[in-house]
Amino acid sequence: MKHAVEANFDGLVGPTHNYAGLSWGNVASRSNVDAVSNPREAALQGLAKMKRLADRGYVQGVLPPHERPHVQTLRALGFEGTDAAVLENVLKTSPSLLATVSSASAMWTANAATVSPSADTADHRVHFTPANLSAKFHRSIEHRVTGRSLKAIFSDEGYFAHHPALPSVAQFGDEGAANHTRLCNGYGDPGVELFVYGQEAFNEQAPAPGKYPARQTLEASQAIARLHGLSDRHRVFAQQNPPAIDAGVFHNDVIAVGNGNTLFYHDMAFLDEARVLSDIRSRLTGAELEAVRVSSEEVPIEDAVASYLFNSQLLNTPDGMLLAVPGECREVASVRRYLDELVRSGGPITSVEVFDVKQSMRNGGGPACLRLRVVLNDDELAAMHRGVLLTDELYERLTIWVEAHYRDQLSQADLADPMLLDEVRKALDELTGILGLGSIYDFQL
Ligand SMILES: NCCC[C@H](NC(=O)CCC(=O)O)C(=O)O
Repeated sequence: MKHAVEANFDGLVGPTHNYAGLSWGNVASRSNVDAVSNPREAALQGLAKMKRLADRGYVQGVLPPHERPHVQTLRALGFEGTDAAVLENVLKTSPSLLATVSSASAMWTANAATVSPSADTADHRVHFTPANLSAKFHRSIEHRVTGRSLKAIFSDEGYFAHHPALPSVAQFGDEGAANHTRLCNGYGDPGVELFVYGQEAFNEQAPAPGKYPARQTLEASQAIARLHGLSDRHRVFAQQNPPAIDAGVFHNDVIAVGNGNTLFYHDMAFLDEARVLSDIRSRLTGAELEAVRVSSEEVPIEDAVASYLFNSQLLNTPDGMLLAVPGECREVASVRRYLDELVRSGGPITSVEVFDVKQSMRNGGGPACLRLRVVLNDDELAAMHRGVLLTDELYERLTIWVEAHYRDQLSQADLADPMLLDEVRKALDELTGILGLGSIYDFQL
């Protein structure tokens, strides 16, 4: 076994972070529609989370925000003229369309891609597939730039394999690592990758949610597992419980999180819980599965969704696991009670820490949504582009950069301001310099 670490790559919140209510099925996104956002605070909250974890010794990376508003998408939809004219016209024709091309949603990097560590894959390389995010138009325009960023960071083909996103249609809807978790003994040991899907695309008889969309299909999950070269002993497919989706659980990471040999989940997470657990148990080697199950009596599903209890990061510490939860967990009585008992229970989770990511939470993105996990062995860590790894110096530079370029309030009407687009491009051009990424944005190519 090679020594490996779990690196977390957080999405740096972009300068157009706003509340447009774009995600039907995501309760927070809908309930904060038209609220005035604070992009500067959002980015600083994200950086503070990264810094705290880096200070604790975790390998912490940064993924850059995307260019928004994305004028190129508007041009592909027939808007013409200067960039300012395009923005003016789209505002007149369809303010909703302007909102969709302005979202800073690339911050939720748990949706950026699915990543399979080299200990699991047939060719022993780390495999990446950017998620097509085809369920929502505003997110479906992310994968090309996400792919460029990942290739720029993990460029050595001897260690890293990159696949294009799956076909962008509902039947292959793929939401990336938000529906993927890995159970293992040590990070460098062969593991079991759990792919959770909301619906089968090619089987109309199969169970499906009735109210809200299922964003991930079985067919997409199977395709990713094939592309990544995961044999049967490294993969398990599980259907999300349709009533959970209808209660606002639009990704599995709103109702379950795994780390090492531990799966922390709500009793409503899976359609066939017993089979999921036995499929994992029969494949996991070197360790026994620790299933930490939260019952609906302890935490009703509505409270799990309101608090984002499960959208937490579950991290190894020298003595047990740390659950890094959003501040909202302290505001929901059942969850507060549950967490107090959890750390006293003698189970694998021995500490809880609270992180304030409220700006992101109002759009339905908690601590876990904001990060993409990449397990890397020592050789792979040495081979990647290290300019995106958070050091004290990079943290300082990024904080100064945010303070120089970000607005402290943004409303829907501000999105058409041509000055905003100029500000964004200037900021991002500087950022690719700070991170040493070369040209990744359309306006740089
Ligand atoms: N993993 C968390 C993703 C949250 C994201 N929210 C949004 O896109 C809301 C954007 C808005 O409503 O302005 C989503 O639903 O995909």
